[in-house]
Parts: sequence; structure tokens; C-alpha cells
Amino acid sequence: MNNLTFDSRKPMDFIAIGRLCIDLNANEINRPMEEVTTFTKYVGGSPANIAIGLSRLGMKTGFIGRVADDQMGRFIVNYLKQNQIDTSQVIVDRSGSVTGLTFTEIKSPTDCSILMYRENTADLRLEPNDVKEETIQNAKAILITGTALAKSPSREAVFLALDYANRHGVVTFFDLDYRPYTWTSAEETAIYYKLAAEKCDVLIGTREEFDRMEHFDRNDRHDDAVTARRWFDCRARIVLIKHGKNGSVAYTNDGQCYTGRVFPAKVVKTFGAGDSYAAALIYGLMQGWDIAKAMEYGAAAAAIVISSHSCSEAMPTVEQIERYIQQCRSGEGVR
Ligand SMILES: Nc1ncnc2c1ncn2[C@@H]1O[C@H](COP(=O)(O)OP(=O)(O)O)[C@@H](O)[C@H]1O
Ligand SMILES: O=C(O)C[C@@H](O)[C@H](O)C(=O)COP(=O)(O)O
Repeated sequence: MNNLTFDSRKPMDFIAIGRLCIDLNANEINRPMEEVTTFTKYVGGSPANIAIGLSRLGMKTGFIGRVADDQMGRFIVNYLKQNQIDTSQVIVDRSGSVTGLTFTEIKSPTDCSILMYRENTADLRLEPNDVKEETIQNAKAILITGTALAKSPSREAVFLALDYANRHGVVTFFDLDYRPYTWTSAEETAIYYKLAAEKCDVLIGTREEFDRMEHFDRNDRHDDAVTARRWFDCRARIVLIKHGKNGSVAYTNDGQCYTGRVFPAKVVKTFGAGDSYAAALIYGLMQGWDIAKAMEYGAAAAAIVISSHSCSEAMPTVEQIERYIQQCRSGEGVR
């Protein structure tokens, strides 16, 4: 049992909103991008990765977003369909926008970075009229992520989705997903993040992301408990703060605190940890599991994904996560 209630009468389990992009992951690893000549193309974008993760875990999943009217946009929609994701609310943007690209650099298993091409991207062209009240109403939960708040009209579309969700008893997840590329100032970032976080039931982010959102607050010690209390004064019921290889901590508004373990991993690259963690955590919470078990699932999914080359393509199934946890329990570890 956890402190969230999902309305079982709603036909759709989960809808993610926002960024549908392309990841181009360096094939030649353990070197700087200047020396990389080939990349493998995957569907990417934090909400896309999380939606794919939830669908792999067997949840009935949909997406609300815009893709460019080009080969990349069609690749994304086809991939979502192949992964059983409802794309009826994915709109082809015909304004001349392009698909956002993320090039990933894997200098070493611990030294990874991303280079984003985010000029005139289709995902930020999402409009309020693209968000249908009925679509949100019919879902048990929705996910928004921070990057969609960076520009209009996407920002207004996200706020409308949150309004519909709160009106119809739909659980709202907010993955802070801060990307420096699309924001113009620390102040703008903090203000829009705060406005969204106030409307959400579950907040998930790294310590650095919460610090950005709390730019105007007085949490000089970057204290997780202070952060949690601050958002419990609004709508939040779960505040989860991720600390990379040091695990994670979740607070609930009934005063409990849970520490998330980390699973052993043969780390290929560090990105993808957060998205896979979020997908499996949300899955666990939607099964009604207690927070500790949902966090364990999240950490196991993250360990699996960072041991692989991709993010979306590597999202594990329930069987894979179960097997991984079993292997780790029996001391077999990662192979
Ligand atoms: N090196 C690692 N080894 C094993 N698990 C990891 C490692 N790095 C991250 N994780 C797992 O992924 C979760 C999220 O990672 P984190 O790096 O904090 O998120 P993000 O990718 O959003 O920055 C962590 O709480 C942990 O469970
Ligand atoms: O979010 C993006 O646009 C890029 C992602 O697809 C990328 O793979 C990534 O950086 C994942 O981020 P993380 O899960 O927060 O580490």
C-alpha cells in the first residue's frame, strides 16, 4: 500500500506529455565526441523514455505531444506504436519545426554528457488545444516533465493538462528533468517549475534539480527533508530525491521516509538512469505497492539501463527486473 489512489474505472493507465526526440548514442565509447564517427539512433526524450518504460512493464500507455513532419517524426511515431503506445494524441507539427536531437558522449562509464540540438523543435510547439479534457480524464495518471515548461505554447499546454488532471482525480507525476538548453534564466526556470510542482502529487528529481526549482527558497543546506516539507505544504504526497550512485530518498506526506538502495551495474553510461528509475517506480506505485518496493524496482530498472547502450530500447520488462533482483539477491550480480 502507498498513499496514492488510482481510479480503476479509468480505461487508460498512464499518459506522458511533452518531448518526443531522437537520441544519437556514440558507438565508439570511452572517448570524447570529437573522436566519435558513428552513432546509433533511438527514440529519446525523458517523457518518451518513461512512457516506453511503462508500456514495457505492461501498462496501457498513451502520449500527448507533437512531432516534426519529417522522417524523424515518423520514426518516433512508428516506434511508439511498435511499443503498444497510443499515439492518437501525437500531432504532426506542420509549422516547419524539427525533431530535437540528443547526441550522447560516453568518455568513460562515469564521465558522460549530452549535447542537445533544440532550436525550433516540434515538441515545444504543443498547444493547449492539443490537450483534450476527455483524454486526461480517462487516464489513471499523467506525467509531465520540466523541459516542456521552457517555452510557450508547450508550457500552457502542460498547465492545462494539470488543470484537467486535478479536476478529474488523475494522479499527476512531475519528473523535474531539467535541461539547460531550452531555458533562458535561472529565475524563469524556478518560477515555472514551482508553478507546476504546486499542482502535482508526486515530484521526482535529482538534488540539483530540486535546488534549481527552489532557487528563491532558503534551503541553503540542500536538505532533502526541508525540500519535502516545502512541497507537502502544496499538493505533493510523495517527494522523491535521486542521488545518482548514492541511491535515492522518498518522503511521504504522512511523515514517512524511505531510503532507496542501489543495485550493482556494469555501467556503460550514466544517462537513462533517471528515466528508467521513474518508469519502474511509477509502475510499482500504480500496482499499489509500498514505496520501498516501488523504489527497489526503480533502482533495478536503472541498473539494467545504465548497463546497456540505449535508454528507450533498453527499458526492461517485469520479467527482466524480477530476474535481475533475484540474481543480485543470490549473489550472482550483473552479467
Ligand atoms: N552508478 C550507478 N550504479 C547503480 N545504480 C545507479 C547508478 N547511478 C544511478 N543509479 C540508479 O539510478 C537512480 C537515478 O539516478 P540519477 O543519476 O540520480 O538520476 P538522473 O539520471 O535523472 O540524473 C539512482 O537512484 C540509482 O538507483
Ligand atoms: O531527455 C532527453 O531528451 C535525452 C534522453 O533521451 C537521454 O537519453 C537522457 O539523457 C536520459 O536522461 P536521464 O534518464 O535523466 O539520465
